[in-house]
Amino acid sequence: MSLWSAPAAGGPVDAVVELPGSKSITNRALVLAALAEGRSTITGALRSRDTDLMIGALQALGTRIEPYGDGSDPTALSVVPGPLHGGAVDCGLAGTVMRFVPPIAALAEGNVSFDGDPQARVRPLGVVLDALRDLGAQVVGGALPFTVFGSGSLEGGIVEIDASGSSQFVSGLLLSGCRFRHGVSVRHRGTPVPSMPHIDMTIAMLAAAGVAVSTEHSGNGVDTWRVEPGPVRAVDWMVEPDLSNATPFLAAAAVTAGRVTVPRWPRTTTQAGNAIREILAAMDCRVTWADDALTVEGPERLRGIDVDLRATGELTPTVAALAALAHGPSTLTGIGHLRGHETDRLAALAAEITALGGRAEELDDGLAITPAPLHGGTWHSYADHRMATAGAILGLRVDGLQVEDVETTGKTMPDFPGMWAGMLAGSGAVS
Ligand SMILES: O=C(O)C1=C[C@@H](OP(=O)(O)O)[C@@H](O)[C@H](O)C1
Ligand SMILES: C=C(OP(=O)(O)O)C(=O)O
Repeated sequence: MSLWSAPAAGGPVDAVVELPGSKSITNRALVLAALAEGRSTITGALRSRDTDLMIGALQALGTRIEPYGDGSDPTALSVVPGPLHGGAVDCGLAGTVMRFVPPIAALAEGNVSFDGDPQARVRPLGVVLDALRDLGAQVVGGALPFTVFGSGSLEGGIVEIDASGSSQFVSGLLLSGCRFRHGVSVRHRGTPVPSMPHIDMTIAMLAAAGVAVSTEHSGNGVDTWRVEPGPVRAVDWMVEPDLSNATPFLAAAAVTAGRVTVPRWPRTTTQAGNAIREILAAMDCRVTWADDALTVEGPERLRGIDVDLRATGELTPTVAALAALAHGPSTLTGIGHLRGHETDRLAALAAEITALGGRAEELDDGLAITPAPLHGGTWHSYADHRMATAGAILGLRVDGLQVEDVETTGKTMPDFPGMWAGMLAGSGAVS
């Protein structure tokens, strides 16, 4: 396994960092384009492992996806839907592929087999497959690998699920729901659904494609989303920069009393990563938004934070790294579902911070982190892109930290080590 010497910041980081497109927006745009009435285009698409897996999955089912324009820009895509047929889908470790594509497979004519990375086989998926069975699909298996025996159409209707394990269970059913014969009503019963902004993103993108979703939140643990049957409009999608992937770079400013600017930060967005603004401000960073760019300036002493990350769990590895370098303890809660992410992120963060001499304790639904002097060592990534970027943040302040398998960042970023080096160039970094 490769080891990457995480560069230490010799002084305050001062940089402008351009981020590639959002994974969540790109993969929703691809799905909606594959289900649409005609050709869509996607501009600013993320090209990374997760999005290339989505492209591969949709191509395997009959969608034509190719470069748009003169072909020189891999982030400009043309998507032409075709009749959906059987095929083989590699999900890799992508939650969006394993949860969003099975409902499409149920609409295909033919058998669609799914598999993925070894770690993907233990990610929660049964809820989606059971829901599809309840809606009339024939599915064999309860986790990866499994097969959907598509018959060309799906009855749809009302389905009750427990989506407390992942918002993607809901998003996946809603994205394809209008193509089911009776549409779909997804009723969640259980503890609160995590990552609600991601469901808002699904609803907003469906609306942009002419598909209305009505919602009902009863307040007693029951939420219902309804999509009527009907067509998906073709759209020219413009993808925002990935705000969750921006967070390690903004954290670099926070932990070095530096300054990092991210251009093209949207004024309004459904991306969960937007929450980093409030989190960093609460940790005493100066956060300003001007001329479409977000700038974070780090304080001399970063303040610890007590924060509920249920809606924005994706940010946990970044926030945990910040907390380990702060002054004063932090508690991160509402994130029990992170045990089903790329790895068990609560266990992984607690183990790795502790191994460097820090104090991090797993809670039922989160982490308690008390800053302590950290020493160098190997930071294990567990095939988790956000574990690797959390290690890079710590490495800015901890000499001799080596991140194992930094290549895993390719899940959602094409060249994280290059971008990190670019940020540090001119900031006195030493590796
Ligand atoms: O729909 C999406 O694009 C995502 C939803 C969230 O999943 P969970 O609800 O499983 O946390 C998020 O963490 C993931 O990175 C992307
Ligand atoms: C949880 C994540 O990914 P996935 O889409 O694979 O669930 C993530 O990117 O933090």
